[in-house]
Amino acid sequence: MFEKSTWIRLPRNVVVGHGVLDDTVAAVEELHLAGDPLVVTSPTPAEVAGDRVVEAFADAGLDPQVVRIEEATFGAVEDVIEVAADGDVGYLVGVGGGKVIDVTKMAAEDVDKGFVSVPTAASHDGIVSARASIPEGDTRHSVAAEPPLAVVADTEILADAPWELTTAGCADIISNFTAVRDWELAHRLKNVEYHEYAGALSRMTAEMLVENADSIRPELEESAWIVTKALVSSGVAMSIAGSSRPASGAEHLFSHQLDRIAPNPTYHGHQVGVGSIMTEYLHSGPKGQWRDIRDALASIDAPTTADELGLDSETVIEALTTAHEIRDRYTILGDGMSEEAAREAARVTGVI
Ligand SMILES: NC(=O)C1=CN([C@@H]2O[C@H](COP(=O)(O)OP(=O)(O)OC[C@H]3O[C@@H](n4cnc5c(N)ncnc54)[C@H](O)[C@@H]3O)[C@@H](O)[C@H]2O)C=CC1
Ligand SMILES: O=C(CO)COP(=O)(O)O
Ligand SMILES: [Zn+2]
Repeated sequence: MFEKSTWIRLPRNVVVGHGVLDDTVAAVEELHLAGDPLVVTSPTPAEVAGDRVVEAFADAGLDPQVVRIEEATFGAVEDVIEVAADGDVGYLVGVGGGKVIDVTKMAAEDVDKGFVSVPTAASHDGIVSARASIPEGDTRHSVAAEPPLAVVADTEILADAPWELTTAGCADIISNFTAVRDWELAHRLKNVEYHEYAGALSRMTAEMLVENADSIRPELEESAWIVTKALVSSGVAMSIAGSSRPASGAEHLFSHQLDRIAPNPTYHGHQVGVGSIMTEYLHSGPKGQWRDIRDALASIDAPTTADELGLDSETVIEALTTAHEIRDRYTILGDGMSEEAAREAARVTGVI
């Protein structure tokens, strides 16, 4: 008897465009949610968008509450849950970067209330996904979280954000090439469940972004539009898969490890991009497609070397040789790289 079942949880309203922040209240009203909003934000995103969103809810006759967070930690999630559990709070609105959005969707899942995603940077593909990524001690959890009921992505605000945030979003998408390779490998070697549609969508999203690289330029609002569409598409791939597998492989483990050990970790997207150059080398060898990944990253101004990430060689080697320990996710790193092999991979690809 056929007994499989699956839930694919996707947003109902995805609103992308110039000035759409002003449509936030309308996008929420259309969902017929009861109660008042809880707006979760952080200092800079509050200035560029959060305060305006709070004001718009108040003008609409609602009584919005606000929680400001600084980091994506379980402590921050608890702080949001405490306020979100209030009976008057009907739904949560995350206004900010990837960390704010992850904390908000995790808190929303916990209190079983709706979540609305208002990104202020096109820097990561968690805008739409039903996953949250939270570090804890030596590990990093990729947990199921409340997917957004609505996404409001104002390209005017996204284009105005520092250019590095947009190139980080591009690199997060380019890393899908190696994430899908790792997923296929884990399927072949460990019988990990693989979803053809999610894998194909994730890869196609990266291909289309690379094809459009010429149109991704600073201060060009169209760039924010192209990148946001790719981030939405990649998030949908994660929702179809019910896991972050389509968008997170060994290159992400490398970045998560850098977040733990590097003296000054930098943007998530930039770190996974450099990781992707090296893990592509591990997949396809010195004559393989790692140059294509490097060139794609370079074409949109994303870092391709340890230097450009502000890292020394030894931190790169340590992250590469210990990345497999961060979570139970089978990738090309297998049960770990030797120091010599890590040095060779980083050297041949020009990362160090
Ligand atoms: N849940 C998921 O599926 C995914 C989660 N992530 C997570 O997202 C996080 C990375 O997201 P990021 O946005 O790179 O980090 P982030 O949330 O730390 O934001 C980076 C910086 O940009 C600032 N910022 C945001 N909007 C701005 C604006 N308009 N103007 C000026 N500054 C602005 C923030 O205040 C912050 O200082 C990581 O924790 C990563 O693990 C990343 C991809 C997918
Ligand atoms: O960053 C992600 C996809 O781009 C997902 O994060 P995890 O690696 O924590 O699942
Ligand atoms: Zn990512």
